[in-house]
Amino acid sequence: MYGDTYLPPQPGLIRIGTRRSRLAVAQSTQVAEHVARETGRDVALVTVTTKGDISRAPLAELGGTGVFVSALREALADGRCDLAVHSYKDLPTGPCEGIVVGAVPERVDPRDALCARDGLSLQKLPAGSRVGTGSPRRTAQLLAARPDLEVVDLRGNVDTRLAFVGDTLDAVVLAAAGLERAGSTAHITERFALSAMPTAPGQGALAVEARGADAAAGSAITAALRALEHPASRLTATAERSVLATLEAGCAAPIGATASVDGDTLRLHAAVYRTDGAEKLEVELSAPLSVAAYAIGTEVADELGRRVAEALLSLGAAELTDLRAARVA
Ligand SMILES: NCc1[nH]cc(CCC(=O)O)c1CC(=O)O
Repeated sequence: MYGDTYLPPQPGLIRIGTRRSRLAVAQSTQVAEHVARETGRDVALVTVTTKGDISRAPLAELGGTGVFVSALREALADGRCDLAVHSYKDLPTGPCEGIVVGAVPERVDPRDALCARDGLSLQKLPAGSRVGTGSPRRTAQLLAARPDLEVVDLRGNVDTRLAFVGDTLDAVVLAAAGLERAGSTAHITERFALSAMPTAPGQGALAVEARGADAAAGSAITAALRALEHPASRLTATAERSVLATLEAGCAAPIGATASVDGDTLRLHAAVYRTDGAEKLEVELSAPLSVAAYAIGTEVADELGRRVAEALLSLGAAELTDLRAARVA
């Protein structure tokens, strides 16, 4: 599809599928280097073009949730690659037949970052400043903190968005993780505290997908997945995503969720916003992590996410905002 290169399977070679954006290639390269170092295998990147990368049509028209994901999953299912690297926050919450999240590598900074002209912070931006974001959650959080700002709708990859700063916009808000992976942290003028601005479920984490059969077998793929797996990162991302799944939320619903592992406690804070930032609902709950639960799986994290989501619903989350909003940000 779209002229992607085909690399046939070879014994001992692990082929890692990635989108072609600078950010995607940067994060997949880091995964590939980790796998090569830990397993001693040859590793190659296979780039896959997704509809979301080549079309200028509104993403909702392309199929909304998952436009960046489905082409990579097809490559994995068809045997054109052996692992596929996704930004976890871009992955739809539903299961995918025959494919599993085989590893969640160590998560990087989940915070949102302000990239403003002249080194300005959010509080120091002059009244009426124009701030770019395509995310309803970020819009609500910005307006809650600074109702005098003008939030301007913005799409495109990290470099495209940064290029607007100084000229047409006073600032943009981006994931610190993306800027870190792309080597662009010099643009960051402030990182927002997670307690005030919980971010997209899974932000800063990667999901490494594999064919279910490979993940189960004692193969080179299993060894690679084991080397990549970071249990605390899987737990926090799982708890956050369980909120989304329980709310049956679209990928652009104005919802923030932030989990952390604090000793043997898993904490989860989630907030649902009215898009104008004037109202929000928040819930924070925690669950004990027994050593056994930590080792065997993510049931505790799933359950904590469900409890937080149910608490949000009972407070009126579905009435406050459009939980089904599916425009990708
Ligand atoms: N919305 C698109 C998207 N998907 C993943 C990242 C990078 C951050 C991450 O890996 O979580 C970004 C850019 C952004 O939100 O600024």
